[in-house]
Amino acid sequence: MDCVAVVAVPFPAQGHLNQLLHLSLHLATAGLPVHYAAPAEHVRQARARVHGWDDDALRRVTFHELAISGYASPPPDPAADSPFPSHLLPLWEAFIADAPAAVAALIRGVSASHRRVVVVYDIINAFAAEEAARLPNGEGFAFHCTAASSSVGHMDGGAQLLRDVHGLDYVPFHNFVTEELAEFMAERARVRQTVPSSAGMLMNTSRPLEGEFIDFIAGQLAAGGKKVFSIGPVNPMLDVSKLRQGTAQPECLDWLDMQPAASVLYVSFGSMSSLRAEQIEELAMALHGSKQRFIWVLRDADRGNVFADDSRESRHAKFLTKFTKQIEGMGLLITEWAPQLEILAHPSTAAFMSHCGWNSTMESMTYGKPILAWPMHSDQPWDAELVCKYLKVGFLVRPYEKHAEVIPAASIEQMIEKMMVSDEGLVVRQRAVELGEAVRASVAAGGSSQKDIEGFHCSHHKMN
Ligand SMILES: O=c1ccn([C@@H]2O[C@H](COP(=O)(O)OP(=O)(O)O[C@H]3O[C@H](CO)[C@@H](O)[C@H](O)[C@H]3O)[C@@H](O)[C@H]2O)c(=O)[nH]1
Repeated sequence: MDCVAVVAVPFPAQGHLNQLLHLSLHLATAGLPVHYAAPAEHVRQARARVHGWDDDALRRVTFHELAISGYASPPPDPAADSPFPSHLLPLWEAFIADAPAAVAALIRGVSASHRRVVVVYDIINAFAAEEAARLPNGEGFAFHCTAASSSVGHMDGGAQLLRDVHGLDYVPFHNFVTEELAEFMAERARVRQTVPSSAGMLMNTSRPLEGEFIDFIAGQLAAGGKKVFSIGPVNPMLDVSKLRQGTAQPECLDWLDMQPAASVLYVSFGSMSSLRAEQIEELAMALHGSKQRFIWVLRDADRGNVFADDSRESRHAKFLTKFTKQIEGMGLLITEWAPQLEILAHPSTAAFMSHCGWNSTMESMTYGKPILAWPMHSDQPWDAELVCKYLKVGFLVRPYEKHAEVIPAASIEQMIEKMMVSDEGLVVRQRAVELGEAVRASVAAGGSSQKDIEGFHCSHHKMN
């Protein structure tokens, strides 16, 4: 009988699938048997889009396809009143209804052939903690996919720490999603059960970014006998000079190779946001007008099933042709999935205009790139606050409160210039470089995140 096995149960959305896949790959390459379980199309999506790992690492993880009912997978509506991607709810409803039985069967099987089973589940998936708690030889760890500080605000004394001690503008997450989503989280996903049912929490954050907030959460959870491990960034540490040696690389990386050091602005809004047509026009004018080099990833939010047949021409196709002609080598417009990790790790990249999803934020901090923050929904307004006001490695392009307005090209251009050419921008860029060094050191030998991942590992080996 094998000793300890890990079962990872992500939530089906790119920003969540991605983090638990990175963690699974770290644990599997360290020698643990790791199982990763998601609906079939989400297993395929996570594998197809992962960056920074080779096929050999992927072969070490055992993938399981969870059977869930069919669900509607409509395209997003960029003109909707709320910027929250409500078109994903049919998938999430189907997942939360059907995944519990499929996960229960999987972990019972793993439990029968191992001394212990550790279920690491997305913090939204309270059901996985409950299933793990039913095993005679298992336990569940909640995986916290967002900033530690994003959870501090709703803990006892947390809002005071953020507001009174640090002068940060803490507004609960519910203000930045739809009522429908808030109800889904509370009633069907039952996220309030997630920590009480767990043995503790793993957080994708790092002490140089959020040390005091990590301590705050650890203190609160210790009172209930729960352990906290802060193990981020889970994204791999890339050395672009050694990547893809001798192999073909995407065109945008060839282009980056030809640009001067720290001269390119990278622009992307993650996998769950869509810009209105008028906003796309203004952003294009700003990028063109700023005379700065740039890579802009122009995509709409994912559908529930990213492989669903979509025979309609992308609404960005015509724009791609027109704009590419206009910019004549000063920039690149990408409408496909872009190799974001490699772009951020590249020495030609200077800064990131981002919606501040937590993956993008951590990836940018990892590689010492400051952020022009343009939060769209969910935890992103908080991440923008953390980056701009607490860490002081970014400027706010537009506060969430203005989400219904089209931000004119002139205001965007002003912010681009502030970051790319002003003295104030230089200070922020330098601070981001230093923070990046500290973040990378936290996952190197002897670093705080490295010690926590070893602590997590050892706490289970001792149970044999
Ligand atoms: O062309 C692309 C577009 C995105 N990415 C990657 O996709 C991920 C996107 O994740 P994130 O930046 O967190 O944005 P979202 O996709 O919007 O993530 C959702 O999930 C996050 C984690 O819970 C939350 O913080 C966000 O608010 C929520 O919208 C990142 O790893 C990017 O590197 C690419 O590699 N290429």
